[in-house]
Amino acid sequence: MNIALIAHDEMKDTMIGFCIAYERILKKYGLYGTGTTGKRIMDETDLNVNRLASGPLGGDQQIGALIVSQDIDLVIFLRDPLTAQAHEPDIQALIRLCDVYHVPIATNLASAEIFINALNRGELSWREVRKTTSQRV
Ligand SMILES: O=C(CO)COP(=O)(O)O
Repeated sequence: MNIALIAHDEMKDTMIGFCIAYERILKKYGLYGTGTTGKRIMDETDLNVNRLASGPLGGDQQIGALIVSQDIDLVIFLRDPLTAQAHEPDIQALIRLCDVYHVPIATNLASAEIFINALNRGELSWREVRKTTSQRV
C-alpha cells in the first residue's frame, strides 16, 4: 500500500511533525510526495519518499495519475485553507479523483491522524480487495 504526502507551504511544519510522530507506521508503506514536501520529509526524517514535481508545477496532477493507476491507497494532503493557490484547479482535480477511485483523503491534521491509525489497524485493507476486483473489469 502506498501513501501520498502533500502539504502547502504554511502546513509543511505540521506535515514534518506528523511524519516524525508516525514515522514508525509510515516506514511500512511506499511513500510518494510532491517536490518540496517530499524533500523536507526526507531531509528531516528517516523516511524515503518518491518525489514528484512540486505542486504548482504539476505534482498534484502526477499524484492524480497514480490514483488513476490504483497506485495510491491513502492521501494525506495538508491544505492551507487561508491562502489562495495558483494551481487550485489541480488541487480540486486531485480531490475529485480521490472520490472517483474511493481513495481516502485527509486534508487536515485531525483527519490525517484518524486515517493513519486506521491504516495501522488494517482498516484500509479493503483497498487491496478493491484493486484486485477493479483489475478484473
Ligand atoms: O502545492 C502543493 C500541493 O498543492 C505542494 O507542493 P510542494 O510539496 O512542492 O510544495
